[in-house]
Amino acid sequence: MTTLTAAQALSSTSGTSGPAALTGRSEYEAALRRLREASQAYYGDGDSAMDDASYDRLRLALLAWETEHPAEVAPGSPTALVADGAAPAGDVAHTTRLLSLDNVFDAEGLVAWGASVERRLGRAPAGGFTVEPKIDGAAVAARYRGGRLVRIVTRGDGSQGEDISHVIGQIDGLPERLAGEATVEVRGEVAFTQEQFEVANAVRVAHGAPVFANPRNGTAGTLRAKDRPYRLRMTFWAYGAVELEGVPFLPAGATQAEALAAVAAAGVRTTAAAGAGLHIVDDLAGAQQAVDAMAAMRAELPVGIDGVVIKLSDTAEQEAIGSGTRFPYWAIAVKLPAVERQTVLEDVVWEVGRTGVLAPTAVLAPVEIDGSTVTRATLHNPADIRRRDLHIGDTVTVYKAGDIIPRVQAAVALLRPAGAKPVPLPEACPRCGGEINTAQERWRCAKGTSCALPALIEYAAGREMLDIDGLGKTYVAALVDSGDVTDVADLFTLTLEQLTAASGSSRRAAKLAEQIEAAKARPLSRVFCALGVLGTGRSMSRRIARHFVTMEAIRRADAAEMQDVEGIGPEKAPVIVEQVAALAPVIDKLIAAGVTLHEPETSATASAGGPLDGKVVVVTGKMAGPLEGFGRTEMNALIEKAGGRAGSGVSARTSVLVCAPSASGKPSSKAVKAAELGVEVLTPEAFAELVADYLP
Ligand SMILES: NC(=O)c1ccc[n+]([C@@H]2O[C@H](COP(=O)([O-])OP(=O)(O)OC[C@H]3O[C@@H](n4cnc5c(N)ncnc54)[C@H](O)[C@@H]3O)[C@@H](O)[C@H]2O)c1
Ligand SMILES: [Zn+2]
Repeated sequence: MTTLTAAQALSSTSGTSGPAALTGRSEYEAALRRLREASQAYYGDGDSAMDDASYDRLRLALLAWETEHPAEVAPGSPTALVADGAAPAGDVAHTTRLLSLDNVFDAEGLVAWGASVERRLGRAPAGGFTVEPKIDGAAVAARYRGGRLVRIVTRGDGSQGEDISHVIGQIDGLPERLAGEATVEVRGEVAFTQEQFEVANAVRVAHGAPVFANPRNGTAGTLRAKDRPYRLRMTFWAYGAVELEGVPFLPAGATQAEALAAVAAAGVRTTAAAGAGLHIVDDLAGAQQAVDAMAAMRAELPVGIDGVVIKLSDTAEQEAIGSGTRFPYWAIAVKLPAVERQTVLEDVVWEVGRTGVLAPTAVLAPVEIDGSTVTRATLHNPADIRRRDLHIGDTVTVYKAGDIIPRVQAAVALLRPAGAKPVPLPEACPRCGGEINTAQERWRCAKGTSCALPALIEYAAGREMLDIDGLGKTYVAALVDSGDVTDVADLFTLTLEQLTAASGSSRRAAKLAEQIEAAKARPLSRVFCALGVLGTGRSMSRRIARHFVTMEAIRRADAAEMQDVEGIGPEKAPVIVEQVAALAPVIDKLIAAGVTLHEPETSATASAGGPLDGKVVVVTGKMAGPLEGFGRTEMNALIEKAGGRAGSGVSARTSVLVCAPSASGKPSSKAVKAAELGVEVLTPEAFAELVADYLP
């Protein structure tokens, strides 16, 4: 029934919370109850007490137990049913059953599926595989008669679905008329694109309705809603076509890709047009490559995907293999890590931005999402916090994908602790204690820019930054009050008259002018630090300046490149990039004033002329040989000593990848990327030889 062993089931979702292996019948039954409860809530009003990752883990534990105790499987166990038997069935019979998909979570799982295919077919499949994105929405069947869209039906329990024809005309990619007169049922996924989701939530808010917890919940609710005073646009992507009323549609023997092409030619959007492409591959190694490629594109796609689907290309082979009660045996979904998890909102802190805007940040109980631990997430503004009805102590859904800054979507009302209080809003400016201007949705300090300015200028003039010795608190206050200094760059264009007015003496003014002139020659690390970019103190500014060498290079860096700087992770990188972009006018003024925006080579511990001079080195896997036991910190220090820079991800800028051959013989994803980009790959032993002079 399943291609998973118990051990695989429990190891494959590492990083997600949930039960460990079920140890006995009563645990099994308790887990069954929890699963049923969650799925009923999920397919009912969508407000489940479990996030998908935890739910999937619970399901896997159940499956693993059932696989090992086939005689004790509960009658009607949800694990064998489409939608776990919890979706409303409706009264429209499907033409042929509309099934779910079996899941695997990694390359090993895909190989195991390949073995099950060969076993069922009695030989290796000859027609190859088709690889499509797995759109994260709701499955529907759309029936066209004579080229006209006549009915849309939900998946339901797989045999019967609900008639949702009231949404005809609301779905992009599913036209009311086809290009020709075809009679056919197209099957596919309806979802909000990211853009449609933003619009949908804005419309909801305008109508006083709560925002959707996520695009998939929103889609399911919108498809079933009949009496809303507003309509929301969604999008359809077909992944198959079946014959309707005996009228032939596809040529005999059409492959999966040909079927999709025929659907597209008729005017319906298919999964091939979801931005991730459609790959036709000979074998599972090729399929795995396509999976990796789609996974890498995930954050940029116009619609959310939660996996990649691999199907036998040849329809005769599909038929030969057939289907189970829940899913076809000829297709498999490789699930991608969840981009949405539930965690607890512990606090909300307020920071005052450069322009005086009060920005709330959610402090969260640490949770792993999409490969990194998230502890903070953005919130928009007070009105938005109230709209989402967030309370301190709420369990909230948090969304993060790729480089996107994590954001809080919604509270799970079901899990609100008794006595929880709505998130408190500030009554005074958290920085200067002054009045708050609440006229707009984004609250600001009534002092605006000047709330932050005196502190920022004093900081910039400090010893470790621009080192303008005579510029103390009183003069700074005078310069800010007179409006002569509106940002750090203005310091460099002050006239003697302005300085005299501020300091009260032409002699002091001349001295200040001299110091300001000298400050123009400070190295980039200090000037950058003086800009006061959040999260970049002195040592971080030094690392950034050494890494990029010029201000131009810092400005050009995207979030991925920013992460190459030691100590900057996926949470911080986009924030820094965004702030640097916002500082563009100030940086332009610095350039115009002739300030040094360059980092001299001398400051680094790096030895010029070392074997890694100018090279970016990425390290992965366990070190061996002379480097045995070297952790990340030791390796980074070694690389810097030998003149190189340590990077975190393999990119076109990487010069060398140090990589131990994996125990399983399967290359790591970094090694694959390096091979694709033509980056030099060295074993730890070869690398140790290269930097032998620098080994401790
Ligand atoms: N949080 C909860 O309490 C809770 C409860 C129940 C279910 N769930 C979640 O719902 C999901 C299970 O739902 P499911 O049965 O729809 O399975 P699924 O979402 O894992 O996959 C099956 C579906 O994928 C869709 N699909 C998208 N792209 C496709 C493509 N290119 N080709 C073929 N099919 C494609 C089809 O609609 C198909 O029915 C799980 O992710 C689970 O976590 C969560
Ligand atoms: Zn203030």
